[in-house]
Amino acid sequence: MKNKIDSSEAILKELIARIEKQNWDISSHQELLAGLKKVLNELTEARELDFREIGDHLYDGIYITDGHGKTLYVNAAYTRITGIRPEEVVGKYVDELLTAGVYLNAVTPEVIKHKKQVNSMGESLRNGTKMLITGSPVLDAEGNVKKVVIIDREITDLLQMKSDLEASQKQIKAVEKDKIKSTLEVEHLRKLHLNKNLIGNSLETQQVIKSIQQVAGLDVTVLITGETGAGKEVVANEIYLHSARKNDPFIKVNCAAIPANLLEAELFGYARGAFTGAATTGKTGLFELADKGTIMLDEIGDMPMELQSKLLRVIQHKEITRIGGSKPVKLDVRILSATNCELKDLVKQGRFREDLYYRLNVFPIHIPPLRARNQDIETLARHFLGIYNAKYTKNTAIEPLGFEMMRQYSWPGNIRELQNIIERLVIVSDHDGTISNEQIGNLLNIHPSYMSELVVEEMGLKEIVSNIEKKTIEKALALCGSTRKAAKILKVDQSTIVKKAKRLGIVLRDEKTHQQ
Ligand SMILES: Nc1ncnc2c1ncn2[C@@H]1O[C@H](COP(=O)(O)OP(=O)(O)OP(=O)(O)O)[C@@H](O)[C@H]1O
Repeated sequence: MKNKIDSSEAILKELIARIEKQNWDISSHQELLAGLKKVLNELTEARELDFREIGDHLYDGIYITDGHGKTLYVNAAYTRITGIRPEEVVGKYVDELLTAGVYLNAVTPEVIKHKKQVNSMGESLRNGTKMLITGSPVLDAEGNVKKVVIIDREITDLLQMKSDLEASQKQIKAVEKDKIKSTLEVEHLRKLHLNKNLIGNSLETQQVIKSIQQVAGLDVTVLITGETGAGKEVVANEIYLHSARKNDPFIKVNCAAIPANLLEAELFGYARGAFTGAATTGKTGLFELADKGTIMLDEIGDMPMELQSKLLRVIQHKEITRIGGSKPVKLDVRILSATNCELKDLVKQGRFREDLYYRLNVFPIHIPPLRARNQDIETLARHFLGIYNAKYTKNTAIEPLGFEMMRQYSWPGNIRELQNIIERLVIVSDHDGTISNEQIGNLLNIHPSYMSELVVEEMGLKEIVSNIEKKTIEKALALCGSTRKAAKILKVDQSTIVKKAKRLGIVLRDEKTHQQ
Protein backbone atom coordinates (compact mmCIF):
# COMPACT_ATOMS: atom_id res chain seq x y z
CA MET A 1 0.00 0.00 0.00
CA LYS A 2 2.76 2.40 1.01
CA ASN A 3 4.66 1.62 -2.20
CA LYS A 4 1.56 2.20 -4.29
CA ILE A 5 1.03 5.62 -2.71
CA ASP A 6 4.68 6.46 -3.21
CA SER A 7 4.61 5.66 -6.94
CA SER A 8 1.28 7.51 -7.51
CA GLU A 9 2.78 10.48 -5.79
CA ALA A 10 5.86 10.39 -8.04
CA ILE A 11 3.73 10.14 -11.17
CA LEU A 12 1.59 13.08 -10.10
CA LYS A 13 4.62 15.17 -9.29
CA GLU A 14 6.09 14.54 -12.71
CA LEU A 15 2.78 15.31 -14.44
CA ILE A 16 2.49 18.62 -12.58
CA ALA A 17 6.05 19.53 -13.58
CA ARG A 18 5.38 18.78 -17.23
CA ILE A 19 2.11 20.73 -17.30
CA GLU A 20 3.87 23.71 -15.74
CA LYS A 21 6.36 23.69 -18.61
CA GLN A 22 3.53 23.69 -21.29
CA ASN A 23 2.17 26.98 -22.56
CA TRP A 24 -1.57 26.11 -22.61
CA ASP A 25 -4.63 28.30 -22.35
CA ILE A 26 -3.98 29.93 -19.03
CA SER A 27 -7.34 29.35 -17.28
CA SER A 28 -7.75 25.62 -18.10
CA HIS A 29 -4.07 25.20 -17.38
CA GLN A 30 -4.50 26.68 -13.89
CA GLU A 31 -7.61 24.63 -13.21
CA LEU A 32 -5.96 21.34 -14.11
CA LEU A 33 -2.92 22.23 -12.12
CA ALA A 34 -4.98 23.06 -8.99
CA GLY A 35 -6.88 19.81 -9.31
CA LEU A 36 -3.72 17.76 -9.61
CA LYS A 37 -2.10 19.57 -6.65
CA LYS A 38 -5.16 18.81 -4.53
CA VAL A 39 -4.95 15.12 -5.39
CA LEU A 40 -1.25 15.20 -4.59
CA ASN A 41 -1.92 16.77 -1.17
CA GLU A 42 -4.50 14.16 -0.34
CA LEU A 43 -2.12 11.41 -1.34
CA THR A 44 0.62 12.87 0.79
CA GLU A 45 -1.76 13.12 3.71
CA ALA A 46 -2.91 9.54 3.17
CA ARG A 47 0.69 8.41 3.19
CA GLU A 48 1.29 10.31 6.39
CA LEU A 49 -1.73 8.54 7.90
CA ASP A 50 -0.36 5.17 6.85
CA PHE A 51 -2.58 2.69 8.56
CA ARG A 52 0.12 0.02 9.03
CA GLU A 53 2.49 2.48 10.59
CA ILE A 54 -0.23 3.56 13.01
CA GLY A 55 -1.34 -0.04 13.60
CA ASP A 56 2.17 -1.03 14.60
CA HIS A 57 2.17 1.68 17.24
CA LEU A 58 -1.05 0.60 18.87
CA TYR A 59 -0.86 -1.04 22.29
CA ASP A 60 -3.66 -3.54 21.54
CA GLY A 61 -3.21 -6.37 19.06
CA ILE A 62 -5.04 -6.03 15.73
CA TYR A 63 -5.93 -8.94 13.47
CA ILE A 64 -7.78 -8.20 10.22
CA THR A 65 -9.34 -10.73 7.85
CA ASP A 66 -11.44 -10.37 4.75
CA GLY A 67 -15.07 -11.46 4.70
CA HIS A 68 -14.03 -15.09 4.17
CA GLY A 69 -11.67 -15.26 7.12
CA LYS A 70 -8.47 -14.82 5.14
CA THR A 71 -5.88 -13.04 7.27
CA LEU A 72 -4.91 -9.68 5.76
CA TYR A 73 -2.96 -8.02 8.51
CA VAL A 74 -1.67 -8.35 12.07
CA ASN A 75 0.08 -5.53 13.91
CA ALA A 76 3.24 -5.63 16.03
CA ALA A 77 1.27 -5.65 19.29
CA TYR A 78 -0.53 -8.81 18.14
CA THR A 79 2.85 -10.54 17.82
CA ARG A 80 3.94 -9.18 21.21
CA ILE A 81 0.79 -10.42 22.90
CA THR A 82 0.35 -13.81 21.21
CA GLY A 83 3.87 -14.66 20.08
CA ILE A 84 2.49 -15.26 16.52
CA ARG A 85 4.44 -13.55 13.74
CA PRO A 86 2.68 -11.97 10.69
CA GLU A 87 4.28 -14.42 8.21
CA GLU A 88 2.70 -17.34 10.10
CA VAL A 89 -0.86 -16.09 9.54
CA VAL A 90 -1.11 -13.44 6.81
CA GLY A 91 -2.64 -14.90 3.65
CA LYS A 92 -3.98 -17.90 5.53
CA TYR A 93 -7.58 -18.64 6.50
CA VAL A 94 -8.63 -18.61 10.13
CA ASP A 95 -10.18 -22.12 9.83
CA GLU A 96 -6.96 -23.48 8.44
CA LEU A 97 -4.95 -21.83 11.26
CA LEU A 98 -7.32 -23.27 13.85
CA THR A 99 -6.84 -26.76 12.39
CA ALA A 100 -3.08 -26.24 12.39
CA GLY A 101 -3.31 -25.35 16.10
CA VAL A 102 -1.76 -21.90 15.72
CA TYR A 103 -4.52 -20.72 18.02
CA LEU A 104 -7.22 -22.57 19.90
CA ASN A 105 -10.27 -20.34 19.51
CA ALA A 106 -11.16 -17.61 17.08
CA VAL A 107 -14.03 -15.17 17.05
CA THR A 108 -13.75 -14.41 13.30
CA PRO A 109 -16.05 -17.26 12.14
CA GLU A 110 -18.64 -16.11 14.67
CA VAL A 111 -18.42 -12.48 13.51
CA ILE A 112 -18.77 -13.57 9.88
CA LYS A 113 -21.69 -15.83 10.75
CA HIS A 114 -23.67 -13.38 12.88
CA LYS A 115 -22.41 -10.14 11.27
CA LYS A 116 -22.22 -8.74 14.78
CA GLN A 117 -19.62 -7.80 17.32
CA VAL A 118 -18.40 -10.80 19.35
CA ASN A 119 -16.49 -10.66 22.64
CA SER A 120 -14.48 -13.46 24.13
CA MET A 121 -11.63 -14.24 26.52
CA GLY A 122 -8.56 -16.01 25.20
CA GLU A 123 -5.13 -17.18 26.15
CA SER A 124 -2.06 -17.40 23.95
CA LEU A 125 -0.89 -20.97 23.44
CA ARG A 126 2.67 -19.74 23.15
CA ASN A 127 3.15 -17.53 26.19
CA GLY A 128 -0.01 -17.92 28.25
CA THR A 129 -0.89 -14.22 27.92
CA LYS A 130 -4.54 -13.70 28.74
CA MET A 131 -6.55 -11.37 26.51
CA LEU A 132 -9.93 -9.90 25.94
CA ILE A 133 -10.88 -10.39 22.27
CA THR A 134 -13.35 -8.14 20.48
CA GLY A 135 -14.24 -8.94 16.86
CA SER A 136 -16.22 -6.41 14.78
CA PRO A 137 -17.53 -6.80 11.23
CA VAL A 138 -16.96 -4.16 8.53
CA LEU A 139 -20.05 -4.37 6.29
CA ASP A 140 -20.45 -3.24 2.67
CA ALA A 141 -23.44 -1.36 1.30
CA GLU A 142 -25.40 -4.61 0.93
CA GLY A 143 -24.68 -5.64 4.50
CA ASN A 144 -22.16 -8.33 3.62
CA VAL A 145 -19.08 -8.76 5.75
CA LYS A 146 -16.21 -7.07 3.93
CA LYS A 147 -13.66 -7.38 6.65
CA VAL A 148 -13.37 -8.52 10.24
CA VAL A 149 -11.32 -6.44 12.67
CA ILE A 150 -10.22 -8.23 15.81
CA ILE A 151 -8.75 -6.36 18.76
CA ASP A 152 -6.81 -8.34 21.34
CA ARG A 153 -6.43 -6.54 24.66
CA GLU A 154 -3.85 -7.98 27.00
CA ILE A 155 -5.41 -8.50 30.41
CA THR A 156 -2.77 -10.48 32.30
CA ASP A 157 -1.81 -7.28 34.11
CA LEU A 158 -5.43 -6.37 34.59
CA LEU A 159 -6.16 -9.82 36.00
CA GLN A 160 -3.15 -9.49 38.28
CA MET A 161 -4.39 -6.08 39.37
CA LYS A 162 -7.85 -7.54 39.90
CA SER A 163 -6.53 -10.38 42.02
CA ASP A 164 -4.29 -7.92 43.93
CA LEU A 165 -7.32 -5.74 44.48
CA GLU A 166 -9.36 -8.71 45.63
CA ALA A 167 -6.55 -9.74 47.99
CA SER A 168 -6.38 -6.19 49.38
CA GLN A 169 -10.14 -6.09 49.75
CA LYS A 170 -9.98 -9.40 51.63
CA GLN A 171 -7.26 -7.97 53.87
CA ILE A 172 -9.30 -4.84 54.50
CA LYS A 173 -12.30 -7.02 55.37
CA ALA A 174 -10.13 -9.14 57.69
CA VAL A 175 -8.76 -6.00 59.37
CA GLU A 176 -12.29 -4.61 59.70
CA LYS A 177 -13.44 -7.94 61.15
CA ASP A 178 -10.49 -7.87 63.56
CA LYS A 179 -11.36 -4.34 64.52
CA ILE A 180 -14.97 -5.29 65.22
CA LYS A 181 -13.73 -8.36 67.12
CA SER A 182 -11.35 -6.31 69.26
CA THR A 183 -14.06 -3.72 69.95
CA LEU A 184 -16.36 -6.55 71.06
CA GLU A 185 -13.55 -8.09 73.10
CA VAL A 186 -12.80 -4.79 74.82
CA GLU A 187 -16.52 -4.36 75.49
CA HIS A 188 -16.72 -7.92 76.80
CA LEU A 189 -13.70 -7.45 79.07
CA ARG A 190 -15.07 -4.13 80.23
CA LYS A 191 -18.38 -5.76 81.12
CA LEU A 192 -16.59 -8.68 82.73
CA HIS A 193 -14.51 -6.28 84.76
CA LEU A 194 -17.47 -4.18 85.76
CA ASN A 195 -19.89 -7.02 86.36
CA LYS A 196 -18.16 -8.34 89.43
CA ASN A 197 -21.42 -8.30 91.31
CA LEU A 198 -21.56 -7.13 94.80
CA ILE A 199 -22.21 -10.28 96.82
CA GLY A 200 -23.28 -10.37 100.44
CA ASN A 201 -26.35 -11.02 102.54
CA SER A 202 -25.30 -9.39 105.77
CA LEU A 203 -27.26 -6.38 107.01
CA GLU A 204 -24.12 -4.28 106.49
CA THR A 205 -23.84 -5.27 102.82
CA GLN A 206 -27.56 -4.80 102.31
CA GLN A 207 -27.16 -1.27 103.67
CA VAL A 208 -24.33 -0.61 101.19
CA ILE A 209 -26.52 -1.91 98.35
CA LYS A 210 -29.34 0.37 99.49
CA SER A 211 -26.99 3.38 99.49
CA ILE A 212 -25.84 2.53 95.97
CA GLN A 213 -29.45 2.38 94.81
CA GLN A 214 -30.18 5.73 96.40
CA VAL A 215 -27.23 7.59 94.92
CA ALA A 216 -26.44 5.89 91.59
CA GLY A 217 -28.97 7.88 89.56
CA LEU A 218 -28.03 11.24 91.09
CA ASP A 219 -25.10 13.20 89.72
CA VAL A 220 -23.51 13.79 93.12
CA THR A 221 -19.96 13.03 94.20
CA VAL A 222 -19.63 9.91 96.31
CA LEU A 223 -16.87 9.12 98.76
CA ILE A 224 -16.43 5.38 99.27
CA THR A 225 -14.46 4.37 102.34
CA GLY A 226 -13.33 1.03 103.65
CA GLU A 227 -10.26 -1.05 104.37
CA THR A 228 -8.13 -2.36 101.58
CA GLY A 229 -9.82 -5.19 99.67
CA ALA A 230 -13.22 -4.44 101.21
CA GLY A 231 -14.83 -3.79 97.83
CA LYS A 232 -14.61 -0.03 97.19
CA GLU A 233 -13.99 -0.52 93.50
CA VAL A 234 -16.87 -2.98 93.28
CA VAL A 235 -19.15 -0.35 94.82
CA ALA A 236 -17.87 2.31 92.39
CA ASN A 237 -18.59 -0.07 89.47
CA GLU A 238 -22.11 -0.65 90.74
CA ILE A 239 -22.75 3.10 91.03
CA TYR A 240 -21.48 3.64 87.48
CA LEU A 241 -23.48 0.72 86.07
CA HIS A 242 -26.68 1.96 87.65
CA SER A 243 -26.16 5.59 86.66
CA ALA A 244 -27.42 7.43 83.59
CA ARG A 245 -23.77 7.65 82.49
CA LYS A 246 -23.36 3.88 82.18
CA ASN A 247 -22.70 4.04 78.42
CA ASP A 248 -20.15 6.84 78.73
CA PRO A 249 -16.50 6.63 79.77
CA PHE A 250 -15.55 5.34 83.20
CA ILE A 251 -11.98 6.29 84.01
CA LYS A 252 -10.29 4.96 87.13
CA VAL A 253 -7.18 6.62 88.51
CA ASN A 254 -5.17 5.32 91.40
CA CYS A 255 -3.74 8.51 92.86
CA ALA A 256 -1.24 6.54 94.95
CA ALA A 257 0.11 4.55 92.00
CA ILE A 258 1.13 7.55 89.87
CA PRO A 259 4.18 9.53 91.04
CA ALA A 260 3.07 12.89 92.41
CA ASN A 261 5.05 14.86 89.79
CA LEU A 262 3.27 13.04 86.95
CA LEU A 263 -0.19 12.95 88.44
CA GLU A 264 -1.05 16.52 87.44
CA ALA A 265 -0.24 15.89 83.77
CA GLU A 266 -2.13 12.59 83.89
CA LEU A 267 -5.23 14.14 85.36
CA PHE A 268 -5.33 17.50 83.68
CA GLY A 269 -3.16 17.06 80.57
CA TYR A 270 -0.83 19.68 79.20
CA ALA A 271 -0.90 22.21 76.40
CA ARG A 272 1.33 22.09 73.32
CA GLY A 273 4.95 22.88 74.24
CA ALA A 274 3.97 23.38 77.90
CA PHE A 275 7.43 22.37 79.06
CA THR A 276 10.69 20.97 77.70
CA GLY A 277 10.15 17.41 76.65
CA ALA A 278 6.36 17.81 76.41
CA ALA A 279 4.81 16.17 73.37
CA THR A 280 4.37 18.74 70.60
CA THR A 281 0.74 17.76 70.29
CA GLY A 282 0.06 18.28 73.99
CA LYS A 283 -1.68 15.65 76.09
CA THR A 284 -5.30 15.03 76.92
CA GLY A 285 -5.77 14.48 80.62
CA LEU A 286 -7.91 11.78 82.20
CA PHE A 287 -10.52 14.33 83.24
CA GLU A 288 -10.99 15.34 79.60
CA LEU A 289 -11.17 11.67 78.61
CA ALA A 290 -13.87 11.13 81.19
CA ASP A 291 -15.97 14.01 79.83
CA LYS A 292 -19.71 13.14 79.91
CA GLY A 293 -18.80 10.08 81.96
CA THR A 294 -17.47 9.21 85.39
CA ILE A 295 -14.03 9.38 86.96
CA MET A 296 -13.04 7.36 90.01
CA LEU A 297 -10.22 8.82 92.04
CA ASP A 298 -8.98 5.87 94.07
CA GLU A 299 -6.72 6.45 97.09
CA ILE A 300 -7.77 10.11 97.05
CA GLY A 301 -5.99 10.57 100.41
CA ASP A 302 -2.69 10.33 98.53
CA MET A 303 -3.42 13.30 96.27
CA PRO A 304 -0.76 16.02 96.76
CA MET A 305 -2.04 19.29 98.28
CA GLU A 306 -1.36 21.43 95.20
CA LEU A 307 -3.44 19.08 93.06
CA GLN A 308 -6.19 19.12 95.65
CA SER A 309 -6.68 22.86 94.92
CA LYS A 310 -6.83 22.17 91.22
CA LEU A 311 -9.34 19.35 91.78
CA LEU A 312 -11.44 21.67 93.91
CA ARG A 313 -11.56 24.17 91.03
CA VAL A 314 -12.63 21.39 88.66
CA ILE A 315 -15.50 20.48 90.98
CA GLN A 316 -16.53 24.10 91.59
CA HIS A 317 -16.24 25.49 88.06
CA LYS A 318 -16.75 22.29 86.07
CA GLU A 319 -13.79 23.12 83.86
CA ILE A 320 -10.09 22.31 83.66
CA THR A 321 -7.08 24.15 82.34
CA ARG A 322 -4.27 22.03 80.97
CA ILE A 323 -0.77 22.59 82.36
CA GLY A 324 0.70 25.52 80.43
CA GLY A 325 -2.69 26.15 78.81
CA SER A 326 -4.57 29.41 78.93
CA LYS A 327 -8.04 28.35 77.84
CA PRO A 328 -10.18 26.45 80.34
CA VAL A 329 -12.13 23.51 78.90
CA LYS A 330 -15.71 22.92 80.07
CA LEU A 331 -16.28 19.47 81.53
CA ASP A 332 -19.18 17.33 82.60
CA VAL A 333 -17.71 14.59 84.78
CA ARG A 334 -19.17 12.77 87.76
CA ILE A 335 -16.55 12.22 90.44
CA LEU A 336 -16.43 9.13 92.64
CA SER A 337 -13.57 8.88 95.08
CA ALA A 338 -12.37 6.15 97.36
CA THR A 339 -9.97 5.85 100.24
CA ASN A 340 -8.92 3.51 103.00
CA CYS A 341 -7.57 6.42 105.06
CA GLU A 342 -9.50 8.41 107.57
CA LEU A 343 -9.80 11.59 105.49
CA LYS A 344 -11.01 13.52 108.53
CA ASP A 345 -7.74 12.72 110.30
CA LEU A 346 -5.81 13.88 107.25
CA VAL A 347 -7.82 17.11 107.36
CA LYS A 348 -6.91 17.55 111.03
CA GLN A 349 -3.25 16.94 110.22
CA GLY A 350 -3.45 19.58 107.47
CA ARG A 351 -2.72 17.02 104.77
CA PHE A 352 -6.12 17.17 103.11
CA ARG A 353 -8.11 20.29 102.24
CA GLU A 354 -11.23 20.51 104.35
CA ASP A 355 -13.25 22.24 101.60
CA LEU A 356 -12.33 19.46 99.17
CA TYR A 357 -13.24 16.83 101.76
CA TYR A 358 -16.78 18.23 102.00
CA ARG A 359 -17.07 18.55 98.22
CA LEU A 360 -16.12 14.91 97.75
CA ASN A 361 -18.12 13.63 100.68
CA VAL A 362 -21.55 14.75 99.50
CA PHE A 363 -22.71 11.15 99.78
CA PRO A 364 -20.49 8.83 101.83
CA ILE A 365 -20.65 5.06 101.53
CA HIS A 366 -18.69 3.12 104.12
CA ILE A 367 -17.97 -0.54 103.55
CA PRO A 368 -17.42 -2.33 106.85
CA PRO A 369 -14.49 -4.77 107.01
CA LEU A 370 -15.25 -8.41 106.30
CA ARG A 371 -14.70 -9.41 109.94
CA ALA A 372 -17.58 -7.12 110.87
CA ARG A 373 -19.97 -8.83 108.48
CA ASN A 374 -19.53 -12.42 109.49
CA GLN A 375 -22.65 -13.45 107.64
CA ASP A 376 -21.08 -12.60 104.25
CA ILE A 377 -18.10 -14.89 104.71
CA GLU A 378 -19.75 -18.18 103.76
CA THR A 379 -21.73 -16.56 100.92
CA LEU A 380 -18.61 -14.98 99.48
CA ALA A 381 -16.52 -18.12 100.03
CA ARG A 382 -19.13 -20.21 98.17
CA HIS A 383 -19.25 -17.58 95.41
CA PHE A 384 -15.47 -17.71 94.92
CA LEU A 385 -15.45 -21.50 95.24
CA GLY A 386 -17.84 -21.64 92.26
CA ILE A 387 -15.62 -19.26 90.26
CA TYR A 388 -12.36 -21.14 90.93
CA ASN A 389 -13.88 -24.61 90.57
CA ALA A 390 -14.98 -23.49 87.11
CA LYS A 391 -11.60 -21.90 86.38
CA TYR A 392 -9.61 -25.00 87.36
CA THR A 393 -12.32 -27.50 86.27
CA LYS A 394 -12.67 -28.94 89.74
CA ASN A 395 -15.59 -29.74 91.94
CA THR A 396 -14.27 -29.33 95.44
CA ALA A 397 -16.31 -28.46 98.52
CA ILE A 398 -15.73 -26.92 101.93
CA GLU A 399 -17.05 -28.56 105.13
CA PRO A 400 -19.28 -26.61 107.56
CA LEU A 401 -16.44 -26.48 110.07
CA GLY A 402 -14.23 -25.04 107.34
CA PHE A 403 -16.61 -22.09 106.93
CA GLU A 404 -16.71 -21.75 110.73
CA MET A 405 -12.90 -21.49 110.79
CA MET A 406 -13.14 -18.77 108.17
CA ARG A 407 -15.56 -16.88 110.39
CA GLN A 408 -12.98 -17.11 113.21
CA TYR A 409 -10.38 -15.39 111.07
CA SER A 410 -9.98 -11.60 111.07
CA TRP A 411 -9.41 -11.07 107.29
CA PRO A 412 -7.04 -8.08 107.35
CA GLY A 413 -7.01 -8.19 103.53
CA ASN A 414 -10.79 -8.44 103.49
CA ILE A 415 -12.56 -9.89 100.45
CA ARG A 416 -9.44 -9.78 98.29
CA GLU A 417 -7.74 -12.02 100.85
CA LEU A 418 -10.73 -14.36 101.07
CA GLN A 419 -10.77 -14.59 97.28
CA ASN A 420 -7.04 -15.44 97.18
CA ILE A 421 -7.36 -18.03 99.94
CA ILE A 422 -10.21 -19.80 98.16
CA GLU A 423 -8.26 -19.81 94.90
CA ARG A 424 -5.26 -21.35 96.65
CA LEU A 425 -7.45 -23.93 98.39
CA VAL A 426 -9.04 -24.96 95.09
CA ILE A 427 -5.60 -25.23 93.47
CA VAL A 428 -4.25 -27.56 96.18
CA SER A 429 -7.45 -29.62 96.56
CA ASP A 430 -8.25 -32.96 94.92
CA HIS A 431 -10.59 -32.83 91.94
CA ASP A 432 -13.80 -33.99 93.56
CA GLY A 433 -12.68 -33.95 97.14
CA THR A 434 -13.43 -31.74 100.08
CA ILE A 435 -11.03 -29.06 101.18
CA SER A 436 -9.89 -30.30 104.59
CA ASN A 437 -10.24 -28.17 107.67
CA GLU A 438 -6.56 -28.69 108.25
CA GLN A 439 -5.75 -27.13 104.88
CA ILE A 440 -7.93 -24.14 105.78
CA GLY A 441 -6.41 -23.90 109.26
CA ASN A 442 -2.92 -24.00 107.81
CA LEU A 443 -3.64 -21.26 105.31
CA LEU A 444 -5.40 -19.04 107.82
CA ASN A 445 -3.07 -19.96 110.66
CA ILE A 446 -5.98 -19.82 113.05
CA HIS A 447 -5.36 -22.77 115.41
CA PRO A 448 -3.52 -20.84 118.11
CA SER A 449 -6.03 -18.02 118.29
CA TYR A 450 -8.90 -20.54 118.35
CA MET A 451 -7.37 -22.30 121.33
CA SER A 452 -6.44 -19.09 123.16
CA GLU A 453 -10.05 -18.06 122.98
CA LEU A 454 -11.03 -21.27 124.80
CA VAL A 455 -8.22 -21.53 127.33
CA VAL A 456 -7.75 -18.73 129.85
CA GLU A 457 -4.68 -18.86 132.10
CA GLU A 458 -6.29 -19.12 135.57
CA MET A 459 -8.71 -21.87 134.52
CA GLY A 460 -8.46 -25.40 135.95
CA LEU A 461 -8.77 -28.46 133.73
CA LYS A 462 -12.45 -28.96 134.56
CA GLU A 463 -13.25 -25.39 133.63
CA ILE A 464 -11.20 -25.61 130.45
CA VAL A 465 -13.02 -28.77 129.40
CA SER A 466 -16.41 -27.22 130.22
CA ASN A 467 -15.45 -24.12 128.31
CA ILE A 468 -14.37 -26.11 125.26
CA GLU A 469 -17.57 -28.16 125.54
CA LYS A 470 -19.69 -25.03 125.78
CA LYS A 471 -18.00 -23.26 122.86
CA THR A 472 -18.16 -26.40 120.73
CA ILE A 473 -21.89 -26.89 121.34
CA GLU A 474 -22.56 -23.19 120.78
CA LYS A 475 -20.69 -23.29 117.46
CA ALA A 476 -22.43 -26.48 116.38
CA LEU A 477 -25.80 -24.90 117.19
CA ALA A 478 -24.91 -21.69 115.37
CA LEU A 479 -23.67 -23.68 112.41
CA CYS A 480 -26.51 -26.18 112.17
CA GLY A 481 -29.43 -24.21 113.50
CA SER A 482 -30.98 -27.16 115.38
CA THR A 483 -30.12 -29.40 118.35
CA ARG A 484 -30.82 -32.46 116.19
CA LYS A 485 -28.29 -31.45 113.54
CA ALA A 486 -25.77 -30.27 116.16
CA ALA A 487 -26.07 -33.66 117.90
CA LYS A 488 -25.45 -35.38 114.57
CA ILE A 489 -22.20 -33.56 113.78
CA LEU A 490 -20.98 -33.90 117.38
CA LYS A 491 -21.95 -37.61 117.30
CA VAL A 492 -24.12 -37.57 120.49
CA ASP A 493 -27.86 -37.87 121.17
CA GLN A 494 -30.06 -34.83 120.79
CA SER A 495 -31.08 -35.17 124.47
CA THR A 496 -27.37 -34.94 125.46
CA ILE A 497 -27.10 -31.64 123.66
CA VAL A 498 -30.23 -30.28 125.33
CA LYS A 499 -29.06 -31.44 128.80
CA LYS A 500 -25.52 -30.09 128.32
CA ALA A 501 -26.88 -26.82 127.01
CA LYS A 502 -28.90 -26.38 130.18
CA ARG A 503 -25.94 -27.29 132.39
CA LEU A 504 -23.49 -25.04 130.57
CA GLY A 505 -25.92 -22.12 130.49
CA ILE A 506 -26.42 -22.13 126.74
CA VAL A 507 -29.63 -20.39 125.88
CA LEU A 508 -31.55 -22.29 123.27
CA ARG A 509 -33.02 -19.10 121.87
CA ASP A 510 -35.50 -20.76 119.61
CA GLU A 511 -36.50 -23.97 121.32
CA LYS A 512 -38.72 -24.80 118.42
CA THR A 513 -35.84 -24.64 115.98
CA HIS A 514 -33.40 -26.39 118.24
CA GLN A 515 -35.70 -29.25 118.97
CA GLN A 516 -36.51 -30.16 115.40
N1 LIG B 1 -19.16 -7.64 97.79
C1 LIG B 1 -18.32 -8.26 96.95
N2 LIG B 1 -18.77 -9.29 96.21
C2 LIG B 1 -17.94 -9.95 95.39
N3 LIG B 1 -16.65 -9.66 95.22
C3 LIG B 1 -16.16 -8.65 95.93
C4 LIG B 1 -16.97 -7.89 96.81
N4 LIG B 1 -16.20 -6.95 97.37
C5 LIG B 1 -14.98 -7.10 96.86
N5 LIG B 1 -14.93 -8.11 95.98
C6 LIG B 1 -13.75 -8.59 95.26
O1 LIG B 1 -12.64 -8.43 96.12
C7 LIG B 1 -11.53 -7.89 95.43
C8 LIG B 1 -11.15 -6.55 96.05
O2 LIG B 1 -12.19 -5.61 95.87
P1 LIG B 1 -11.91 -4.10 95.49
O3 LIG B 1 -10.78 -3.97 94.55
O4 LIG B 1 -13.20 -3.47 95.13
O5 LIG B 1 -11.44 -3.58 96.90
P2 LIG B 1 -10.95 -2.12 97.29
O6 LIG B 1 -11.65 -1.76 98.55
O7 LIG B 1 -11.13 -1.19 96.15
O8 LIG B 1 -9.43 -2.40 97.56
P3 LIG B 1 -8.19 -1.36 97.57
O9 LIG B 1 -8.45 -0.34 98.61
O10 LIG B 1 -7.02 -2.21 97.92
O11 LIG B 1 -8.12 -0.81 96.20
C9 LIG B 1 -11.95 -7.74 93.99
O12 LIG B 1 -11.52 -8.87 93.27
C10 LIG B 1 -13.45 -7.73 94.06
O13 LIG B 1 -14.01 -8.24 92.89
